[in-house]
Amino acid sequence: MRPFIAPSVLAADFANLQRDVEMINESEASFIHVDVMDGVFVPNISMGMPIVEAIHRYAKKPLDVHLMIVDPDRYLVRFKDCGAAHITVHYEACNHLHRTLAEIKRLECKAGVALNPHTPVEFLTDIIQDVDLVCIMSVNPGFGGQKFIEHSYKKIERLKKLIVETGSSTQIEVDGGVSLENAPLLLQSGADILVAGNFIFTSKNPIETVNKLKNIA
Ligand SMILES: O=C(CO)[C@H](O)[C@H](O)COP(=O)(O)O
Repeated sequence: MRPFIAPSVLAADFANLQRDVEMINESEASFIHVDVMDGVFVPNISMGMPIVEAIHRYAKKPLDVHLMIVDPDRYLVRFKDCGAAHITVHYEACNHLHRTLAEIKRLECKAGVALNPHTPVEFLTDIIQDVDLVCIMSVNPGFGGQKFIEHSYKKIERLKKLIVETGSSTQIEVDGGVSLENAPLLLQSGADILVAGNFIFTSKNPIETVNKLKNIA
């Protein structure tokens, strides 16, 4: 199966965001990945609702919104209203993950859970059937352009096993340091969705780079 590609606009040119969103529209990308950082959960501040809403205005692909924020429950409705199709919260940021996922689904969004590199996939054992997508962070969240953590392959394999064993339809997303070099092994390990920021936006021809990732198999 060909992977779903989700270019991360964190690496886009924010002064030319419309141009970069339209570039993604023209590519074979499936989603537009939007990283929201609050400066508390992660040591960086990226963008908030007005930018997400502006991206949505030009996007022809569903928005895959990754909330790197504490207490995400406070903002789920707001991000839905800004155009999110997927809302991913961090396992480490939720006190009542089951309730948070139910609320995301009530809003008719796909419900995602992201795991920091130190969080074992086994922590999702009792909730995996309620999760539409698990985002394996293959870098420490907060910044684009970091080095891929090699241990991520093993985590993806263990997560895939958990999904198969429980008969869940959960998709596996990988986020951080993804490139044409590690994509084949990521797919072989069980990944369904590849998020890539710098690898796409710093390439000479971003549309071609998205399409190469898409057709890697
Ligand atoms: O979630 C993120 C950072 O927290 C970014 O989506 C991720 O790092 C992608 O950027 P790059 O491909 O440049 O590593």
